[in-house]
Amino acid sequence: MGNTRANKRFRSQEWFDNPNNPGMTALYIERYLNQEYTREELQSARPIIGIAQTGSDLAPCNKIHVFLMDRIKAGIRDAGGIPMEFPVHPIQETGKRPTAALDRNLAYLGLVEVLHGYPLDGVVLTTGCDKTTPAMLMGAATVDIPAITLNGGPMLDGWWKGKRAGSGTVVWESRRLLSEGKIDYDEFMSRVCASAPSLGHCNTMGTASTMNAMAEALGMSLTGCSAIPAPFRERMNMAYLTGKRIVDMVYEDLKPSDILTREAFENAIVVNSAIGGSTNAPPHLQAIARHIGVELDVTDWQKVGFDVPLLVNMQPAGEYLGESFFHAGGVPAVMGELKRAGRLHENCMTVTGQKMGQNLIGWESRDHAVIKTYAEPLRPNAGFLVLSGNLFDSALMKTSVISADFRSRFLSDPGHEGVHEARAIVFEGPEDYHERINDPALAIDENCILFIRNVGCVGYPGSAEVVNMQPPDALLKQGINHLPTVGDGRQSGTSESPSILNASPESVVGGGLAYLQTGDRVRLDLNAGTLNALVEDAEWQARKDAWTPPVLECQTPWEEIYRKEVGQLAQGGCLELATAYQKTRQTLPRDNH
Ligand SMILES: CC(C)(O)[C@@H](O)C(=O)O
Repeated sequence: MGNTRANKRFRSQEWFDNPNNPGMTALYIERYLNQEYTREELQSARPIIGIAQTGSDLAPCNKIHVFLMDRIKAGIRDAGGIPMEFPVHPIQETGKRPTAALDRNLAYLGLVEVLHGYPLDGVVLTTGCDKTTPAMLMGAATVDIPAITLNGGPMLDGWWKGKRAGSGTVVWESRRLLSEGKIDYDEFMSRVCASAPSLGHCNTMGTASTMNAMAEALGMSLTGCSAIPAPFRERMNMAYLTGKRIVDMVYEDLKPSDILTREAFENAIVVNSAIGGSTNAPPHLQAIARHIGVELDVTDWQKVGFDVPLLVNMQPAGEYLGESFFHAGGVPAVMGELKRAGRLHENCMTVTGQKMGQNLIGWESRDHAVIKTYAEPLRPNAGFLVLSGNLFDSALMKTSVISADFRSRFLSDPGHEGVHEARAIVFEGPEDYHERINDPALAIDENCILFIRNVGCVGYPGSAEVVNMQPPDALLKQGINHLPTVGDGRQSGTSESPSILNASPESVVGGGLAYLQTGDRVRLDLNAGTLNALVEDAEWQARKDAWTPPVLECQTPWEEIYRKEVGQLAQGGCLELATAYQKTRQTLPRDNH
């Protein structure tokens, strides 16, 4: 990769310095002069760098970027570029109804239009909250101009009465205690609020930290970027360095398509297992892969990632939170351990301009309580199982979070380890679940599996994090904290629930879950990787024949557009038509007057 700055003509010059069309050049340039730019600099043949601002009052997980902006811009200026910040549609996982997942594809569309339609030569993608990272990477993949991610970093560690209180994880634990009557509402609220002590995204290995680790593992952020807590000075330094680096990337013409290869995605899958990452990573990585044009299949998560051990001792799979993870070396330390074990493709190009293997030289765990070695991990086989059967073509199970207690109760019948027959309890959505979970008529006992449907991409819409359903209060009081749960939605990356989720195709488009009834026997065989309703074929077919798709009410125009265009979680939950737009890469839009 050369680093010459000579004889470069950038795409922004087609706007600001096009001798073939002085009328348009003048029109484009004049209105940018009424703010911080001069005609001289806009016509100086220097790269113009967009900064996609995902932070706002509505997007608190990314709000830190409002304060990092000066450092990003300083880095761009010092490297000889010209920064232009622009807003991104807010995507706040904990704020947006009905789901932030619905808005991932909307923010993606908006980003594509900005990157394609404005005079930008490269872009800094600010990320943080769950969906912001895939939305930004999907957009950059479609347009394929030089791009680099900068996340805002996790919050500082939360503490409650001398114990770590991790984002999300403390909610699931405390709601159990509330249901059991062990704490009151005020204590419940105080415990949960204690988990958010500063600016930043989730301090657990939830979906936010997972997706930023994925960006780093893919080679799309500078080495060591993702784990730096939001308020640390290293975060400001990283913002500056990221701003500097994108300018060189533009001169080098180092694009997402040079970085996001099949091998890079395999590295990300391996890292996801080692960090105990979120079950939201598969649909997001699938979506990024499809937008860049790389073949990836949901079954690759098991093939490539299942036998990778859990190295990171961080909630929800472990004990610690983001500050300890950072001090132990963060993602490059994990990748350093994986590299030494021969589990990484070292030759993948990255935004540093170096191969991944070079980036990782000298990196290893600095604290073995938090990041284990490959030889002595927290547990073996930490990847996802990919199940199939008559209820769905594919669904995922995250095994790294399953407690010893749950394993012994459900998954270890002597001689039949991993096989479990149970009675199905079916809920039509979260409202139905909340209304009926404590209904004695359901007679839910420890030999039940809880199902939830109508909560996938088309059904919800957007696919909701509702599969991690809590057992009824009566079972909790007996000390049964978990039942297996199954659904066509997702679950929080911060949950330690033994769920089978992301079931595809979803019930509202005719997936097998649609035909299940409360009281059916189901058989879960983790060795064979199957979950089946034990219903006679003729009866199953009769239910299929009698089924009609539910009428789905849309509350906004975007919901209607989304429902028409979206695919299934196993395929990334993408706007299907958008995955074919590699064809417009490197093309210029027409003039607007
Ligand atoms: C904690 C949340 C909101 O559920 C999400 O951020 C995740 O980790 O999946």
